[in-house]
Amino acid sequence: MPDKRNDVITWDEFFMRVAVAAQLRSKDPNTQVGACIADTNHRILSVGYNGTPSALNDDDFPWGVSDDPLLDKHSYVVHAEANAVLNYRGSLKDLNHATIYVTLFPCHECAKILAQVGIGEVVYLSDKYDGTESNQISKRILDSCGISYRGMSLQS
Ligand SMILES: Nc1nc(=O)n([C@H]2C[C@H](O)[C@@H](COP(=O)(O)O)O2)cc1CO
Ligand SMILES: [Zn+2]
Repeated sequence: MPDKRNDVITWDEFFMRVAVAAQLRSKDPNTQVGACIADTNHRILSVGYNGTPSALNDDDFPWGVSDDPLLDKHSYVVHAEANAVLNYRGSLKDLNHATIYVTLFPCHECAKILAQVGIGEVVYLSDKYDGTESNQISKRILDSCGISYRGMSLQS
């Protein structure tokens, strides 16, 4: 009888790799973000990445930034975390206490959404906007709502 494999990837690695796979679908030329929501039984509930609403033709909208909100991509993109919540086909109460794995720390708008659906933990790869206004507000929201967050890195 062969010995079983013991050097398998952890659940954290597994779900974060799913988030990394999701971000490969993003059309954003500057920042691609992926998110994967997993429940406390290690089941994947939903996945999302940053992109325009699916009914909208993303060739007809800007992918650059501009002082004019009409010409700025941020006006049209749904964030990865929001898409992961919106893509979930089950009952929203299942998201209670779930963990979201996200390749970039959530902004304050997504923090509100995650809090409102009862997400219990945020695990992130990058926090490249650490210290910005949105990032500070996000951390304040997560802290006040008792949502824990921690960074992780992937092995190779
Ligand atoms: N946590 C996040 N999830 C996201 O899906 N996004 C999206 C919105 C934009 O499409 C892109 C950020 O573009 P930029 O400002 O770095 O050029 O990433 C941004 C953040 C940052 O908080
Ligand atoms: Zn966001």
